Amino acid sequence: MIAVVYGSSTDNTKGAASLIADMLRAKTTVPVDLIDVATVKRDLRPLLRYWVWIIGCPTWNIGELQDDWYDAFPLLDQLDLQGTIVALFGFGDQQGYPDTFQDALGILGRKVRERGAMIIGRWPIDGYDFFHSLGVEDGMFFGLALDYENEDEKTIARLQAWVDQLLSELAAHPEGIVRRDVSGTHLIHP
Ligand SMILES: Cc1cc2nc3c(=O)[nH]c(=O)nc-3n(C[C@H](O)[C@H](O)[C@H](O)COP(=O)(O)O)c2cc1C
Repeated sequence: MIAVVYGSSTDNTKGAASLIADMLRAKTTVPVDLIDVATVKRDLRPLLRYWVWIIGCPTWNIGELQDDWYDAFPLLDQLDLQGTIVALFGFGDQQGYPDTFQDALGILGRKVRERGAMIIGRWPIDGYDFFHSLGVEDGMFFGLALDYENEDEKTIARLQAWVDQLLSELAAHPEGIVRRDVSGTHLIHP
């Protein structure tokens, strides 16, 4: 099972999360649940039943997590994410906040990796224009970087390409699928 877990203050991330869930449902037989992190931010343990987490978090308040993810963040330290596959996406404003563009991707990405998760869905920085980001490591974003303020016309194409990338990366990790779902390796149909 896949969880698309998002936090969103002005609904940009919420809309993208919904599109990602729809795209995954159209392309796989895996059940996909759409979860607002505000509904689980006092106890993240219900998320452990999902073998893939697709985390959506915009950067807010100059280099901070969105409010609900900010509240949930300390609880990640209580979770063992060995065997969990995590993909991240975020919204940011590269012209308005060029020194903290997409920092949330890196804050959450480093934390889930520290807890044992495997990260998929890294995204190239080519074509973006910013000075600094905690969301970048080894020349790649930790996940999909979206920008409503400056490049909203690119959002749909980026989402489609990223979802296809996720499905092919997931297909390359059948051991994760087998371990987490008795239905076996035929669940993913990229
Ligand atoms: C007060 C404020 C602070 C922000 N800080 C950042 C930031 O540090 N880095 C960034 O990339 N975007 C920043 N943004 C842009 C938001 O990430 C962007 O508006 C995003 O689309 C909001 O997503 P949401 O609608 O899902 O809450 C900021 C926006 C506001 C209004």
